[in-house]
Amino acid sequence: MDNMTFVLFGATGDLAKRKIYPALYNLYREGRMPEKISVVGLGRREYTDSKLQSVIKEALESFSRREVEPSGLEEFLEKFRYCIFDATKPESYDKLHQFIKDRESELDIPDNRLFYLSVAPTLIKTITEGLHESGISSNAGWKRLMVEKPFGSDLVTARDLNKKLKEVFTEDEIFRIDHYLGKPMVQKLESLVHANPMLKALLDHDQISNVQITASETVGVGTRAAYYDQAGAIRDMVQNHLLQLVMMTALYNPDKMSTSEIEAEKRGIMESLKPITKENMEENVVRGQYAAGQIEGQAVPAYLEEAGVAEDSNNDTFFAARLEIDNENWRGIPFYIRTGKRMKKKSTRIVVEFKCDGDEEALKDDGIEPNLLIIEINPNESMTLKINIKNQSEEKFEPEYITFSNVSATQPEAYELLLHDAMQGNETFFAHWKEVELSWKWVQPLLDEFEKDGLPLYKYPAGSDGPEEAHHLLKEDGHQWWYV
Ligand SMILES: NC(=O)C1=CN([C@@H]2O[C@H](COP(=O)(O)OP(=O)(O)OC[C@H]3O[C@@H](n4cnc5c(N)ncnc54)[C@H](OP(=O)(O)O)[C@@H]3O)[C@@H](O)[C@H]2O)C=CC1
Ligand SMILES: O=C1O[C@H](COP(=O)(O)O)[C@@H](O)[C@H](O)[C@H]1O
Repeated sequence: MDNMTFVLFGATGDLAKRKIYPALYNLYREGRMPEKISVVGLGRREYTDSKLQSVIKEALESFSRREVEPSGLEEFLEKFRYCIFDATKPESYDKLHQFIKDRESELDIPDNRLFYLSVAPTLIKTITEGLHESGISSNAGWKRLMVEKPFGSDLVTARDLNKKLKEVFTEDEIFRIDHYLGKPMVQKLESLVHANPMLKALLDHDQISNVQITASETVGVGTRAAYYDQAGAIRDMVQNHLLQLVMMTALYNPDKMSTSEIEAEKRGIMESLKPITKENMEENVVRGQYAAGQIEGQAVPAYLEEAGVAEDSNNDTFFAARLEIDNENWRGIPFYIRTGKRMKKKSTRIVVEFKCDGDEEALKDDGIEPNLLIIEINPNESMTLKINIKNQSEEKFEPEYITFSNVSATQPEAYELLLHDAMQGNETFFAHWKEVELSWKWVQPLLDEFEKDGLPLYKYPAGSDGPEEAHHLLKEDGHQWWYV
């Protein structure tokens, strides 16, 4: 891997402490970092190098999946320097430029520069302009930009932001993070069929009844009401993570694909996704907001009682929808998606339900249930096949589960995989502009209707599976959400 400078905007922030420092540490421990790397942390706070290093050490102790070992820790921390920086002040960029160049000379490394913008979305354009105008991004070596979500807040703002970034960086220099694409199980989806030809037979589309994608959380809005009360589940989870999971699931191709082939396939899937219009929205979409309830035996407040949430907020904390991909592989097979906060269980999973063979009532009498392929992404990683086996008395069938589980403390986290990929310039598991744009395009009519309160907002008790209406969505088609 090339030696480089890693410039971290937002080095004093929450994401840096919880995800970025632990990810860098684990990469270091595994020998997956460049031999020489200068990490320059930025923020307005008046930290010194040693203050930043002690903040990083505390962050590792709190958040690293690996225990922090004294051996090597000093060497790791020594890579970090701190530069006081205010993104809104032009003079900050000249100072930063000199700072980066001095460290490059000191370490004798080429001017390859990776800029990670872990700051509020409102600062992204300003920083990109500043990098350009100061010449920081006019280096002779390579340059790359990593940007956090949210990427815009609707189709117009996303296009506008992208236009700005493209004035300074080319598409293959922009790494838009969607941390669901960094989840190890999601990364394995693309190669699963290629490596396991038996799945090719199993995933014969003629045999698939429907696909269900769930990302349920037990947490509430927490301390992020200022952002979340504007964003809602639709912008926070659906436009990015859920639609990326739809693309990755529908990426049916038994051959090994290159990054550009994956990108083209994913784009094709988004282009084939039937639009939800004002006219068919109510029959295909369920929007919800949590009421007070219980999570793991503890009483929790309603969304409207959470700190920072407007008392009359009509924001969605739950979203479910029926989707149709109108292409050769998936036509006629519904994809149901749902996500919600304060639900019964933390689980991100894909369930493929297979068609049953025979008369429905007779199958039911025999105890035969649909076969399922369950891909659990989070918090555990596993693949389960649900099959029917005759019980001891040989009279009735009972469901049995064959599970391949991959629970391991050494399993890398999403941010480790994504940082490693960006350091190597591999953009396979980043959100490409066309996908992002098409996702916003699909979501935009929903945003417009939500804005006008054009769709009912159903309440659901915290600790439940979401509003009843989300069950009706499947019942109408003769299906049900699977919980195994
Ligand atoms: N936290 C999370 O779990 C997640 C966060 N994200 C995204 O990551 C980004 C960062 O989030 P998070 O770390 O939580 O935010 P925080 O508010 O915790 O941190 C913001 C950072 O930006 C810096 N900053 C603010 N204003 C300026 C400025 N004018 N000039 C220079 N630096 C500035 C702050 O440093 P200082 O105060 O020292 O100036 C701080 O380091 C956001 O885009 C967020 O949406 C995405 C997914 C999850
Ligand atoms: O991006 C986000 O994701 C988290 C859920 O991520 P997970 O890895 O725990 O499944 C969500 O809580 C947050 O609201 C959202 O911004």
